[in-house]
Amino acid sequence: MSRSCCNNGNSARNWSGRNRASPAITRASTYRDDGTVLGVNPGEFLGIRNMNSETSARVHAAEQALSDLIRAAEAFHAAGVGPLVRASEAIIASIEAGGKVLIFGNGGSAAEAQHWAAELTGRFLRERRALPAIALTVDTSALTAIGNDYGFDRIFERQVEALGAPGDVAIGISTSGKSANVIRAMESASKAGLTTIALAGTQQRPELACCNHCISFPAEATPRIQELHLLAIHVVCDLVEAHFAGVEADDRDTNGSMPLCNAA
Ligand SMILES: O=C(CO)[C@@H](O)[C@H](O)[C@H](O)[C@H](O)COP(=O)(O)O
Ligand SMILES: [Zn+2]
Repeated sequence: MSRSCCNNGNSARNWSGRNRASPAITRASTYRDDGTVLGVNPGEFLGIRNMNSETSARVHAAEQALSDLIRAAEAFHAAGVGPLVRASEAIIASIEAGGKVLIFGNGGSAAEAQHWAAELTGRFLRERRALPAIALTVDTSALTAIGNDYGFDRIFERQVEALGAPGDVAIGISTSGKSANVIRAMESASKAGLTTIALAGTQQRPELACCNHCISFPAEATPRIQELHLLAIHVVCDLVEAHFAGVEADDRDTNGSMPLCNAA
């Protein structure tokens, strides 16, 4: 898109050009899409006419968030995708054997638990059979009753006791790795013979660290960890779904798109 047709810096970006790779994030406010150096107004590239100090601080904060995420994703990539593949194989094995997946977390991680369960029961990108997954964050009657009668620390544990069976998979998501309700549920799941998968950040309590699959993500800030969790969830969904769709995970066209993509 030509810059002249739009004042919005977002739509002026050419993602296939020089601003695509991570080092360009720091240069984004210095170069035009064609690579020529911007002149007087450092906000020109972003479509910002008056770059006062407050706006400049916003630009800095936004660029910092993007570069932090890219750096963390690169570090996770460099450490290898083995944990994601092993987690997906544990989920596949459980479902193949008639098991189900229970997923839980707090706040943004509650949203991801629901997101993940929805992609298994509905679909991610391909047609295949419905896969059994339950987010333990959605039943407000159970959450309030258990929280009120037994305490907030037991809201997931009690549901795992009620719904979990040996061979099922329990997935606890915690960016701090120390939320008591997630830890208690994982301990209970482990005792009951469920396979346990934890998504954490750089740190986690020993109870989470000794899950069957404890996947750590190399970021410090909660939102960056959450963003990496979402990436991991999508990758695992892709691998699980590929199995049940009878399609190999790498069976994509040369553009990297999926064989079937949200078609009605
Ligand atoms: O989404 C966010 C922050 O990005 C918050 O809602 C966040 O999820 C909440 O503070 C959670 O209580 C954090 O719990 P945890 O990830 O440490 O287990
Ligand atoms: Zn959040």
